[in-house]
Amino acid sequence: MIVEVVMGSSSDWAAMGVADDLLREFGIDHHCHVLSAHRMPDDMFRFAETAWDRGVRAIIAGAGGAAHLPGMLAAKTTVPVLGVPIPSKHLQGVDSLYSIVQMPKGVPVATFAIGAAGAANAALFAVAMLARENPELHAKLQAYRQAQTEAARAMTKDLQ
Ligand SMILES: Nc1c(C(=O)O)ncn1[C@@H]1O[C@H](COP(=O)(O)O)[C@@H](O)[C@H]1O
Repeated sequence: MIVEVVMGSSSDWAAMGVADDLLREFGIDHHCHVLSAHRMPDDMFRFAETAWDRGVRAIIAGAGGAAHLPGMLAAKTTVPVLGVPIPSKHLQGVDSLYSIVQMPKGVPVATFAIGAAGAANAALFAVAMLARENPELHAKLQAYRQAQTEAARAMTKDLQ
């Protein structure tokens, strides 16, 4: 897989499924699965340790609450990790955001917005990373942006 999409629990799918949809729309070879630093530490280590040699170009990792998954993956691989804070029940995902974004210097996780918007942007960011070497993908990304601009321009008529 060129992009791996991982999440701490199947309960994260409401947000993370949006990343899956977008990667599918752009035709990116990817795989979505549950992987938890807390509940499956050995699996998580194995996954991270082999990621580079498996040719993975980006890992999109979603987690909620004490969201250690993205950071622990980043600690174990040099493949870029894109972290998505999942909305949590009691703290609405602010806990997830802080857990993911406040990495110590030297172990970066690119951190996105809380929830589905963050998952979408992580997928689009991965597409942008891949587009430099893939002109067809770049054209698709530009078309996506253009369609978004046209949709936004058309919104004014809804204001009555
Ligand atoms: N943050 C983590 C990790 C981790 O970081 O390893 N593993 C699971 N979780 C999170 O726990 C929340 C509740 O999970 P359950 O709904 O399964 O109880 C989920 O948002 C998941 O990402």
